[in-house]
Amino acid sequence: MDERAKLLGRGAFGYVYLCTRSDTEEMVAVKTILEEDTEFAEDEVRNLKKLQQFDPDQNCLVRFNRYQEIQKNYLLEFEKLDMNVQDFLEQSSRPLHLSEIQVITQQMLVALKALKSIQMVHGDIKLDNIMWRNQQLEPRNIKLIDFGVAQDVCELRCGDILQLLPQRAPEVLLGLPLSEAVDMWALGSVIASLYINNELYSSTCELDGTWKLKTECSCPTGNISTSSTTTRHEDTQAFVSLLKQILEVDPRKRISPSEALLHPFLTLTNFPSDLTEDLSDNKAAASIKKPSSKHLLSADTP
Ligand SMILES: Nc1ncnc2c1ncn2[C@@H]1O[C@H](COP(=O)(O)OP(=O)(O)OP(=O)(O)O)[C@@H](O)[C@H]1O
Repeated sequence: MDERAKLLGRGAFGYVYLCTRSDTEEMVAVKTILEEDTEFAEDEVRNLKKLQQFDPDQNCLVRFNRYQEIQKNYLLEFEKLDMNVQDFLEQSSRPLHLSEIQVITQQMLVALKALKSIQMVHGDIKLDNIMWRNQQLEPRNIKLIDFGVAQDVCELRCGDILQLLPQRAPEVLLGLPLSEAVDMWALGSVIASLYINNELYSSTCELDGTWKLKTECSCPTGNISTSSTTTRHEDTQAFVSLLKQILEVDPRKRISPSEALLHPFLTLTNFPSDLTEDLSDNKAAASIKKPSSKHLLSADTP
């Protein structure tokens, strides 16, 4: 690989570089995983090979081309994507519209449906792992990346620790049996945070945070609001209705990706909230690094 290759991103396990294939001249993203993390690289390759049975574009999954092992260092080649949602929020300094959240939700449900069909758990659904292929030109084309900690459901054991704390499902926290439903919880946490533009909680107590997440999203009227004076439109109500079914504490009752794809929120074409939302007023709430509890709760939250 060219030593001057541009760095596209970095994570706990690897650096991702922009490279040009010598045979096709195609720009690709190459994730390098060094020797000390060989085990993770092997797991990721194993998972990515399983996913090659899917059409990556139809299933909202990053396209994995091939890999190379050089003295226990791994190079994994992917289609080049554009920007992850976390970086977009930081760079654009504006909250996402509900219509944009709808697209992300829909695309990620398609990806989770594919994973569920082969009993695979992603285990690390978060804003950094959701990427646009081309944010400007193809805002509706979104892909799930990073299968480094993905596992088959049958490999999961009670007490396994998966997911970062803000996205961690209650059954993980409680050491209960685990299933693909943990990814649905994580997606719920992600889209809720996009809506309120905050981490849902900043508690250091795991269960306290999960309790807050649940209560904030399950108040009887579904009154998550960005402002106490905001009129709640049908689109907001539909969003909250779906969110409540995703953030169902009991994983056996939690909505599945296929069921969620049929939810009315995903068929909406009009978004009055997008038009009436005063985004400039919301800018204060847009700082995703500075949670503000006033944007989490409505007055009638229990
Ligand atoms: N195909 C791609 N095209 C462009 N950029 C990418 C691509 N894949 C990953 N990236 C960038 O690199 C970052 C890290 O990638 P990835 O999540 O695969 O690494 P990781 O080491 O497994 O990360 P983590 O710390 O989340 O486990 C991503 O958040 C993204 O910004």
